[in-house]
Order: sequence, then C-alpha cells, then structure tokens
Amino acid sequence: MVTNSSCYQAGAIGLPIQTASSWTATGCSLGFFCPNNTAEALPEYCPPLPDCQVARLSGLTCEPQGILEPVICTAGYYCPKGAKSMIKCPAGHYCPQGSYTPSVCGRGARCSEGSVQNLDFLPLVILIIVDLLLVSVVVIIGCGSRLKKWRPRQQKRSNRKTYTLPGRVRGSNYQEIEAFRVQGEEEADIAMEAAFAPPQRKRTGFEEIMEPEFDAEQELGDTGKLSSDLQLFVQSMSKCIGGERFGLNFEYRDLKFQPDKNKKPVLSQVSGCINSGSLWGVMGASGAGKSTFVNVLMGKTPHTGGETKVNGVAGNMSRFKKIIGYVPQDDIVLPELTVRENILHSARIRLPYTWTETEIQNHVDILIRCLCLDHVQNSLVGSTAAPVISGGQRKRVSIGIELAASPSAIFLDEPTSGLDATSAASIMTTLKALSRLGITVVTIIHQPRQEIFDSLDSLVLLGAGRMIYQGPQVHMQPYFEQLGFSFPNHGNPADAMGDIIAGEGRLYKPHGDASVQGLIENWHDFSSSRDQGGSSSNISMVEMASLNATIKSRGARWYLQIYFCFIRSIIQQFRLQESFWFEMGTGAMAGGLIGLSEESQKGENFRGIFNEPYSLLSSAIDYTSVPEMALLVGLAIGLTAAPSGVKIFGEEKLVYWREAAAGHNRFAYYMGKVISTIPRMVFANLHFTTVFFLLTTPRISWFAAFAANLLYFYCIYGLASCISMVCRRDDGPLLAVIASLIVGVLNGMSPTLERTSTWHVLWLWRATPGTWLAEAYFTENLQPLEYLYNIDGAVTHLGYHLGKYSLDMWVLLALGTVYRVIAFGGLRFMYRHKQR
Ligand SMILES: Nc1ncnc2c1ncn2[C@@H]1O[C@H](COP(=O)(O)OP(=O)(O)OP(=O)(O)O)[C@@H](O)[C@H]1O
Repeated sequence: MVTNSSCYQAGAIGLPIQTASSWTATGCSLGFFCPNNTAEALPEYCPPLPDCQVARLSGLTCEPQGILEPVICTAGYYCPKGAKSMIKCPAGHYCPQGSYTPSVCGRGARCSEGSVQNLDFLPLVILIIVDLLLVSVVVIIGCGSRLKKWRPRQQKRSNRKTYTLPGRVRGSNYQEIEAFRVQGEEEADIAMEAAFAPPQRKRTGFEEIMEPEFDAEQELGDTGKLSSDLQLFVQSMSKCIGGERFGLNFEYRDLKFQPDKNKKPVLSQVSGCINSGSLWGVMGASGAGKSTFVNVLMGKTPHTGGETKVNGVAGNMSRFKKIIGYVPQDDIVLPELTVRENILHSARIRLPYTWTETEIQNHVDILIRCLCLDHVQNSLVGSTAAPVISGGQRKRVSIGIELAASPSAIFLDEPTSGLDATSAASIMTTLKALSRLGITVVTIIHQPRQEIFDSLDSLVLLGAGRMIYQGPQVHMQPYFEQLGFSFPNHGNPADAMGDIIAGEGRLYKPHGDASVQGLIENWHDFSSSRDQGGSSSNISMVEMASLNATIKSRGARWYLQIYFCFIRSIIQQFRLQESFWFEMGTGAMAGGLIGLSEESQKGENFRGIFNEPYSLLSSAIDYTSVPEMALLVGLAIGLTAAPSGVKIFGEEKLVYWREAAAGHNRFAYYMGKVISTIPRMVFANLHFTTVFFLLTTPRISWFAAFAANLLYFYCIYGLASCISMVCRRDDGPLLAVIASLIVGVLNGMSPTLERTSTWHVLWLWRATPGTWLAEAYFTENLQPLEYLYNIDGAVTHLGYHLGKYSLDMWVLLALGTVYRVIAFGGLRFMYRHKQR
C-alpha cells in the first residue's frame, strides 16, 4: 500500500512521485536498495529539501528524503538484488558507487574491506622488471663491447711484456708461457720464434700501388704481384662483377642540360669520353656546371639533349646506378654507427643477393684494410660537430660505403675539400689506387694543391657549361701555352689554370683573347680536328649481357633489406640511449601528472542520469570527465612521442637520399625505420599507461587503455614523421608537438561532435586520432555503467558512438598508417624533386 506519509515524515516539501513501475519481485533497480519497500509499500520519490537539492546539484548524494525513497548504493558497499541494506565490499574486491556486486581486484592489488577502487600494482611491478631487464641488457651489451675492445689491447700489452724463462726463451705472453710449460722447451721455442718474429706491417694495396716503381698496367695484368689485401679486394670485386673487367667507359656527345625554367642551358655541346683505368679530375669555376656534368653522366639527372653511352651502349643511364658509386661532398654517414657498421650495411644491401654473410664480412674486412681503417673500424664515426674519427677517416668511410658495393665506377664531389694536406694526399692516393684496379674514378676538384693535381691522370675542364679542355693532365699546360698563356715557372700550374678557366686569363696572356668564351671556341676547333682524349672502348654483346646480369644480381632481397635497416635503426637507438630513456621518463612523468589531476575522482569519472524510473534521484551530471581524461592522455602522448618521432625520421633525409640514389630499396628503408620504432613505442607507452592508470584507476581495463594509447603513440609517431618531411630539422620537434596538440584537442569534447556535425565539419574531427581515442575511452568507461545510468543521454549530448571500441582501434591503426604513407610519399616526392 502506497503511503504519502513517507515524504512528510522526512519533512520534504511537495508530493511524492510513485516509482512503482521499477518495483519487481526482487526489489528495486540494480545499483539501488530500497530498505522499507515491499509489494505493498512501493518506492517513492520525494522532492528534496534545500540542503539535499544543493548536494545533488553539486554531484553528491544526500540522505533519502523519505523512507520509501530508493537509495543509491554508496561507494565501498554493494547492494545485491532484493537487498534491504548495503553490504560492505569484501577484501580482495572493490565497489564503486552503485555496485550491485563486488568487482574482483587485480592480482597485484591490495584491496582491503570497503575498497572503492582497484589499485592494481601488478603493471607497476611488470614495468619495474622490464626496466631492470632493459638496464641489464644495456649494461651487458656495454660490457661486452668494452671487453671486445679491451681484449686486443690487453693482448697487445701482454705481448709487450718480457718474461725470463729457462733456456733461450725470452719475451712472451701468458698463453705462450703456458704453452711452453705444457709442450716442453723445444716445442715452446718454436712457438716463441713464431710469436716473436717482428710484426710485419702489411703494406696496403694503395701504398703498394703508389710506390715509384709500381707499374700499374703490368700489375693489374698480373694480380700475383699485388699486395695481399689488394689481391683479395680484386678477387672479391671480380667475383662481384662476374669477370676481371671492372670499369665503365662513358662516352658523351653534344651533351646538353637545360632545365625547363632556364633560358640558357646549364650544360651544352659537351663531348668526349671517360675511360676506366685512370683518375679523372673535373674542374671549373664555381657555377661552371661540374656537378651537373657529373650528375648527368651518372644518370642522376636526365640530360635534355645529346647522347651518352656506357661501354658503347646508349640508353637510360640510371639503370647503372647499382654499379656506380657517388661520394657526396658532405660525408653523409651515420654518426651513431661504427666505421665498420656503416660500410657493412652498404655491403649487405648492395652486394649480390647470392653472397653469404661470411663472404660479405670478408669483403668488408679486406676493404677496411685497403682503406687503412682497420685500426678505427670499431670506433663510432661521430658527427662533424662531435667527431670521433678524423676528417680524413670520415671521408674514407664515405668512400668505403660506396666501394663496399664493388662499383664499376665511382664519382666523388670534392673529396679533399676541408682536409689537411696529409689527409687530402692520402685520399688521392686511395683514389689513384682504385683507378688502377680498373674502376672508373671521376672526381670534382677545386683549386687542388700541387701534389693533388699531379696525382690526377686526366682532366675535364668546364667553363660556362661548355668544354674547355679534356685530356691527360700532363698535356694541359702545353695546350694552354700553345694558346698563348704563359704559366709561372715555379708555381702550381693548377692555380694558373684555375685562374684562366675562371675568366682571369688576362693575368697569363696580356695580349690576345683570354676569355672563357675564347677558350671554349678554341677547344671546339681543336677537338674537331683530333680525337677527343681517347675513345671509349666498347665491349662485346656477351660482355654487355654479363654486365646486365651483374646489375640484376645486385642488391639484397627487399625483405632482407627491411631486416638490415631495422637492425641498423635499433643499433642507432641503442647508441642514442639518452633519448630513449628521456622518452621513457617523459612518458612516466606525463602519466603521473595526468594521473594526479584525475586522482581525486577515485575512478568515478562519469555521472549520468539514473535509468528510469529513478532519473529524478540523479545528481548533477558529469559527461565530460571521460573525454577530458582522453584529451589529457592525447596531449601527454603528443608531448612524449612527437619530438622522438621527428628525431627518428627527420634527421636522416640526406642518408635516405644518398641510399636511394645508390639503389637501396626505399620502401625497405622506411619499413625498417617504422618497425624499429615499435619497441620504443611499446616501452614508452608502458611507462605512461602504468603510472597514469595507477593514479587514475578508470573503469576501462588496463589492456584496453594500453592498446588505445599504443595506437595513439603510433599515430603521433606517424604525424611526426610527416612533419619532419616538410619542415627544417631545427623546427621539426616544435612543429610536431604543436601538430600533436592540435590533433589531441580536436577530440570531440569541446566543441562536442554533436555540435561540429551541425557546423558540417564533423569530418575534420573524425580525421583526427584524438576523437577516436576519446571514443574508445568513452565506450570502455561508460559501458560498464549502462545498468545504472542512461548512457544514451551522454551519447546524444556528445555525439560519440558507443560499443565501437574495435572500430576505434582499427581507425587509429589506419590513421597512423596513413600518416606514414603520406610521410613516405613526401620523402619520395622530395627525392624526385631534389634530383630535378
Ligand atoms: N636543375 C637546375 N635547375 C636550374 N638551374 C640549375 C639546375 N642545376 C644547376 N643549375 C644551375 O647551373 C649552374 C651550374 O651548376 P653546378 O652545380 O653544376 O655548378 P658547379 O660547377 O658544380 O658549381 P660549384 O662548384 O659552385 O658547386 C648553376 O648556376 C646552377 O644554379
């Protein structure tokens, strides 16, 4: 029997409203208990007293306003169906407000009786274990590499020690003394003699070649006379080339390059040929067209007129890019890798796919010895700002990266600029030796010193994009003298020549025409009347077929290239540990700060209108705490991941361009990078989510939050890689952070998605990962409360979809992938644009 007296008994003003329809045989609705109700005394809502009204408007619950009013089960208690009173939450469980059954706490949680939230420490324990493992791995690898370096040093030191032993054995290392003891005096003597034979320093191939008595032609014909390193290198090369003939012969006739926008050609009427077996120098004043000439010859820049032939065969030059090496002026090497690692990566990617790892390692060993880099092979290359090896050694590494691919021709852009005299001479010695191996070596050179100039065999002199001279270096001076120029008796002829071709010829020819234009015309007349510095030696069809087969066989399979790029990137990240640990620290700190701001809510981050018929009992609604939490998560991940994403993708554009031009698989490079960021994202996310979760204790499960956050990390890394493609290196981190803040803020909290749809810009919000992250959080935090609150009201108000967690995850994955595709497309576009 319903009685109105219940309200008056409580002193409330107004008439009671029957909520009888909610009454079932089992009692009142889930999450409530109705202490005084029976089938005869049905639940009633009594208008609240002012104090209670204030409390409800503040989002708090208040005392029941009548004895028949249903009571929401308070936090720390649960109210099973039909219960007449609340039951305290048992130990090992937690009971937020409105619980009808206690929820089991996590395995790592310590939930005492009456707990309101699941404070699970298990993820924190896992995080600590993971960190300890990571630190151990770092320490073990660090010790391992130190030991690797320390052992040979120790070996050397112990070799130097002198021990006095019976008999005539003197001076040994510990092992040898042991050998002496074990094997007996006579046997040990033999061992000692071998051990103490004065160390024969191997002369490198290049030293051997540059000996005055060295007869290159003869020695190349008879490899038996070459030094052992060089012999091995020749063998290795010939295995790669598929024969003894390494070099490419370039022939060009009336070569022209005129960009679309230029009124005048950059290069015109350039004819001649460059044969293998000698060291060529391309010289000319600044802007004379040297780089353009070399780029056209290599096939990097397509010529707009004339004809080029390689080994007598005309066609697209770029098909030879796998067997042509190009050493840029700036040493584009990876500073975090060692000398050996830089060269080895190139060898693994560019040598024939049929080569085994042992063969590749042997090839690299020989090459490193030939380049005199064996003593620094395990040293980091370092950057120009913080060098570890010398400038000359860096240049050798840069050359080694190209030689590792056993190229048939190698082009170098000012390989001696910025080097001291000794290093420059040494580089030229190296190049000369390479040319003697039969490799075609062409180098752009600026104002060479006398000894460098003397080491050149042949010259190509350009002026205003036209040919001024091409032929043997020793014939250059007589040629100009015959034109009326007089060279100083004791100066460097290269200096005088440099002045003449730069338009300062008047200094050396006071009378008559000394202009560049005159020189061009003279050469034109001269070359028309004679053979232009030798003719290109054509090769037979069989040799050409073999060359084509060689080109086809070059390069590791694409999936192996992905693997090699992945490994290289992991090594780089390992060497840049500070940045890794900084990201982990930032993740944990951001998780902690957000967690602290949400901690006071004790996991109660949604309050809606109670399901009918108890809607009148509802306190103030809170629809925005969940999207607000997602917003903070998005911003925190943006701050953590964006700078790292830029650093990983943006600092190596030059390396990418160099490798792409050398025929590396561009997709493999990018994929290797992308995959290598996954462990980093997982660890950073583990730090962020664990700390954030521990303080916030939201209703979303730890795994669901981890997955959503991880995919958001994936999106931010992708976005950062896009940013790094379009902006300057220095601006990258800041712009990436700004972009990640924007996509984080556009998450549908304010303005709501509902509102944006009325503005017809919902698509913009739906195109940002922030919205999908917020929707995932919304779904996972609200769905468990569907029995208690009218969730549809929140859905209608905000515009998120409910129950679409999987879809949200897929969309986040897709968005992150789209960002990467855009970044990769941008990288390719910029590469093409750069080539033009
Ligand atoms: N793709 C291009 N579009 C327009 N102009 C170009 C292009 N390539 C080269 N040039 C112009 O052609 C001229 C020759 O350029 P190039 O780089 O070949 O000269 P260089 O002799 O190598 O000069 P430097 O010694 O200063 O490097 C320059 O004035 C350059 O601006």
